[in-house]
Amino acid sequence: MVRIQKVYGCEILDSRGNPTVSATVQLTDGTMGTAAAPSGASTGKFEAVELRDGDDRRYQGKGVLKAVRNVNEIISPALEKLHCLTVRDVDSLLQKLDGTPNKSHLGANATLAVSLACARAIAAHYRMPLYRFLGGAAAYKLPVPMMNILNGGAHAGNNIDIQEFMIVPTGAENFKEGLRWCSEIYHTLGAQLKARGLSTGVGDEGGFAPDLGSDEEAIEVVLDAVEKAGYSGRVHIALDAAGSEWAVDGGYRLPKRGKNMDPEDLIEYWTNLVSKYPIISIEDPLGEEDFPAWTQLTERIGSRVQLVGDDLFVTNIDRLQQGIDAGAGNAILIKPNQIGTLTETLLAIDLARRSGYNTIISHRSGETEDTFIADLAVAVNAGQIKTGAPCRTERVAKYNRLLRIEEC
Ligand SMILES: C=C(OP(=O)(O)O)C(=O)O
Ligand SMILES: [Mg+2]
Repeated sequence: MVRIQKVYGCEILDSRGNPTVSATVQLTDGTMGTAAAPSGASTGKFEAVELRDGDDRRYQGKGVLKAVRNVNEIISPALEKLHCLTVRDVDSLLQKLDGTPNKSHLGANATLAVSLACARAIAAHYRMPLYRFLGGAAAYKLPVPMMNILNGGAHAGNNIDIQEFMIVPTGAENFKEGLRWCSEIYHTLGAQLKARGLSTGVGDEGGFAPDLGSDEEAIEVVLDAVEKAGYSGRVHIALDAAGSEWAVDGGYRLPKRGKNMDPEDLIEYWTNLVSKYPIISIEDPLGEEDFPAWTQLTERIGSRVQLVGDDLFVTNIDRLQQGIDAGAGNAILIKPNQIGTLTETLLAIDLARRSGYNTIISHRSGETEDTFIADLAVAVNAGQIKTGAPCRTERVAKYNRLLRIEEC
């Protein structure tokens, strides 16, 4: 029976020019699979630990040599002894080897790269496309893109507090058409900003990052581009507030505007915003520890709008269960590196499904050319994917993978 021959780890660069972990798994029949860990900027407090060297001067302490060493010296010898070849067994061994609740021993960057590389190698061994191997006969649905075209918050150096202004082609016939609409709107927005003498520089995920009069003006600028491109009524708006970044001492402070708000003000703010604009989804409208306010907001607008827990749930079934019990939110953002293995990621998706929560597969603001999440979105029929603007290759790679899956 085929087994794991060796796992090789190495340090590569992500889209911000920071190092990250890449792993290659080789099977005894020579089949190989490679994957890389992405990295966040507005990271949740409850995410699994991304192991960084810290005490080393290389890359200002952001190196991942310790995590790579963990792949080569701890994970590889242990996996070589594994007698079965399923992702579940590999991931359960990774969890056991790590032995902590948050992957702080081996690093979630090390475990995730190995876990995803294993899945790729096994899929290749069975000569199956990754999405088909992961999802089996049930995998059929291409996700609707939630395309981030205007950036603020921690992802941009402008004066906007909301992190992501996304367009969602709800009226498109298929993935290819929706992606085309989004790309046309993105270019229309760029031309409009240029015509107004505003910056067309981009943020970490490729969305434009101009200074504007207010966050509401940012929504209007995006809606204007939707209209000029000819897609009004067929494209809606989604926001990622990344509200945990605003949380201070039981309240909120919008850092760029220097504005203080308490949870009630913020609930009122979102309620008004969704009445005024065609917003269908808000991610992290409130902080990662503010379950009571999340519950209140969900009671207020949860029947009209998708309320997505990113930092709130961190792809973690215990955090998600806490949210389900509290009636907080109605959707979960799925980022595999928040939890550190593919199996735990699939468990979070499964729990969300069984609890009536929507699922959105997501990239990180620091990405690589790895397209694993595109296959994952189709494999689990997630319905939605968040993978940035169509102008940075690490994001385009995911869109192109989805186009190819849809075509073939
Ligand atoms: C993709 C996101 O950003 P980051 O990777 O910086 O957490 C997000 O907050 O949804
Ligand atoms: Mg987010």
